[in-house]
Amino acid sequence: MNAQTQSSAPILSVEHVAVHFGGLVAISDMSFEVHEGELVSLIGPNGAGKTTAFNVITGFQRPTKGHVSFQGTSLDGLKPHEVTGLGLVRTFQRTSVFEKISVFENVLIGLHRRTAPSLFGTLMGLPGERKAEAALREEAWEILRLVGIEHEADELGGSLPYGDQRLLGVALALAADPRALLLDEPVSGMNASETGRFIDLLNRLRAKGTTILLVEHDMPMVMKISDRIVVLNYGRIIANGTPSEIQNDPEVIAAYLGGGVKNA
Ligand SMILES: Nc1ncnc2c1ncn2[C@@H]1O[C@H](COP(=O)(O)OP(=O)(O)OP(=O)(O)O)[C@@H](O)[C@H]1O
Repeated sequence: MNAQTQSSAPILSVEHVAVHFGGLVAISDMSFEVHEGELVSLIGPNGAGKTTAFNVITGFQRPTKGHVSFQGTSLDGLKPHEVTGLGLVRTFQRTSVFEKISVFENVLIGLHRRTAPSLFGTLMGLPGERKAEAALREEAWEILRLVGIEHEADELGGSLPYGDQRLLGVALALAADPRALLLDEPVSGMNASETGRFIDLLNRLRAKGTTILLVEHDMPMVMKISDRIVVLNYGRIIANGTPSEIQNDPEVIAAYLGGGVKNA
């Protein structure tokens, strides 16, 4: 992140968000910002409130208090698909690809959801629709190449190895044309080489200027790739800083039971 990015208006603002489940306070008073082009990681021990925070930001969970805005637009009361429509797109912990169709068709369906050419026009083979369809197919190839699974374009979604299914999940998110990507534990369950490929992908996305908010338990990865890290503990932000600031923060070290976030 450069100084210019830091001084720009935030693309995502979370202001004084609280979430109560009956008597349980999952998030107490959470405020943080993400700037354009930043990669920010949200970390914390199990049950700290990370997934709940993602759910609030993406419209899956109404906050008890507080507000979220994206590119200056309030997300209060918006449904998940409306949040996606504004360009704030998430992936899920569990893979959510279409298993019985090809990898290429998976991405094409994702693109069609965004800019569906009229079915009538497509069936009639109208020239404008044919052009639009050709452009979508080219875009699908671009996304597959970016994610690095173009060689598996003809495989069924459900037949891919686990790591590649998760990459396909990111391809589907990219098909929604995100201005910011929210990734929920993207490398959980991946082996070391799959995680390495995922880090390469994150670096390619950052090089394109994609803003990324990440929830992840893999601390070596978080420390390596994050511009900034927000640490939650018992629903409260206890630190917000660069990887080296976070690794040396006494409250963060204590929250991770003295082991330090480096090796958590
Ligand atoms: N729908 C719900 N109803 C009641 N309690 C919930 C609900 N969702 C989450 N919680 C509780 O809120 C707290 C925060 O949970 P959350 O899943 O957000 O934590 P997390 O940091 O994502 O944890 P993990 O790293 O284990 O995924 C936990 O105490 C959890 O049990």
